[in-house]
Amino acid sequence: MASSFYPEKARVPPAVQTPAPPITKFKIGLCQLKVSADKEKNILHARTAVEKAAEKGAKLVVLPEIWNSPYSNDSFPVYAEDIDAGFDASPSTAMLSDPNINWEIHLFDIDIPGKITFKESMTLTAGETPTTVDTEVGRIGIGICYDIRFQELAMLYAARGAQLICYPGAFNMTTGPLHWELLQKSRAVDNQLYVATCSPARDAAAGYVAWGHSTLVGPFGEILATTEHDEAILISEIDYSQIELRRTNLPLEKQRRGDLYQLVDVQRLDSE
Ligand SMILES: NC(=O)CC(=O)C(=O)O
Repeated sequence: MASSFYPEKARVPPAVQTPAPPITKFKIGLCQLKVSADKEKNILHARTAVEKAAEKGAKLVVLPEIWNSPYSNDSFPVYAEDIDAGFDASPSTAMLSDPNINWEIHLFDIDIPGKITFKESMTLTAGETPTTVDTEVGRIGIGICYDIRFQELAMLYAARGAQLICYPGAFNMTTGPLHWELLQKSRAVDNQLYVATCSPARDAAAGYVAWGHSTLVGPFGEILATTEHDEAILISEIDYSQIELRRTNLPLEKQRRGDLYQLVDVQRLDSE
């Protein structure tokens, strides 16, 4: 009987083979920052942290989710910036100078009575575009916080050739202890790539208390760097040869059953 096992058909369109980036071994900085109600102070604080991480050799620096504003539905509209109106109207964007702006694709609406109720959909609009950016240090997939729960997005980034997925994120005291590390390791192991997360530092007096624990996970699920909940600048090394090694050790890509299930990248399909 003819085999219906076509692993190359497990991704539609097929996976992209990315050329090696100019730099394949480098230091990453994860800046777990305290965020206050003072926006100007937050911007200065973030700038100083980026500079410190760069001084320590980081070629890529990750800031927390919502690093310029308290994490609350009351604050989001007040601290929001009109990026299209130029740098005067968007000081946070100006500080980052030439950023690829990325919006959370999946909005965080949670209701665990007595523990946590939060509805980002009250004030935020979901992003529409999965985003990868090509940099000197490789192709990077971007997800924001809640996006880490959606394996399909990470699979899609892996199929687009991402070597690293960065998730700025502010998990909370209910889900953080159980899910934060688990999700990071899962995304890394399932896709055999690096996962970096960066949280705000914990402020126990805030309305929304962040879990902290910014982390770098390697393609075998190994934790390469992590921290507790206080402010910290983590510097750790990424070496893309580890991705190749792990994909050779465990060739999941070649073992996928395209005849039984498929990942469809709707955006790529539409543009081809
Ligand atoms: N804050 C988030 O967006 C997500 C989160 O805390 C969770 O998924 O749990």
